[in-house]
Amino acid sequence: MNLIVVKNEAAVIERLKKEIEDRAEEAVKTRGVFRVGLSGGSLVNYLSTAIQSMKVDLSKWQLFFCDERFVAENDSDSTYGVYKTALIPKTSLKEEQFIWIDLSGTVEECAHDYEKKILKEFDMEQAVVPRFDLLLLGMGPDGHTCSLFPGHKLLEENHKLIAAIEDSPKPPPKRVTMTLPLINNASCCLFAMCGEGKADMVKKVFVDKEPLPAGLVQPTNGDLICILDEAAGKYVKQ
Ligand SMILES: O=C1O[C@H](COP(=O)(O)O)[C@@H](O)[C@H](O)[C@H]1O
Repeated sequence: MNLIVVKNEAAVIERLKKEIEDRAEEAVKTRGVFRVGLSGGSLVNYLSTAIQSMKVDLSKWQLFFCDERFVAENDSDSTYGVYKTALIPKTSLKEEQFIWIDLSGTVEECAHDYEKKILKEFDMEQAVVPRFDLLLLGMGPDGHTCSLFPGHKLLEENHKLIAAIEDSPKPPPKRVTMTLPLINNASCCLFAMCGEGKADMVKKVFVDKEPLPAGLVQPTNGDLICILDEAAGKYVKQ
């Protein structure tokens, strides 16, 4: 694992930008498309800032969601809704490039439908696990990542790539999330975190290696990168 501590949030964003640029360039050069999974929370701001000065061909990007809350798009909790207002207008990205989650059925139906959409975009049959070029991840103060929460049975899911959760301890309770088999098949899983509020959990997960959800992100054949500012990384020995 590559644990990187930089001075402050601006430096985290700069480092994040460089990592994304390199991986996007490589993916586009080899496959003509860059497939990236987005998280909600603080990541939206980091990416929206970083993307504005990136030297990349955004038309070759396909953007997926690592998780989504089961709320209307105009609800402030909607991850797609937030990206639509905070990211799209600042870039040349088009809405069609986002593989958004159709929330019109039950949360179970939504998860199933999103899994089918992902397999279709990767041109894959069921039972084959797609390989994202990059998953941009955050971590909550309880060690959750995506919508995978400590002690939840979804951590043991080994069949579905996308699952529904109806009892998220963090509101809103209903969500759709990537599961560990899909996450851990990515070429790169990248956490970006800032602020002292993350420091204790960063220590537990990435230094002491407690088996909390974010610590179960261990790409089987890919890179794991964690970019922290000095406050979030205060217990990390460099
Ligand atoms: O609920 C969620 O929280 C995590 C962490 O968010 P942050 O604001 O602490 O960065 C986020 O990664 C996930 O996508 C989201 O649904």
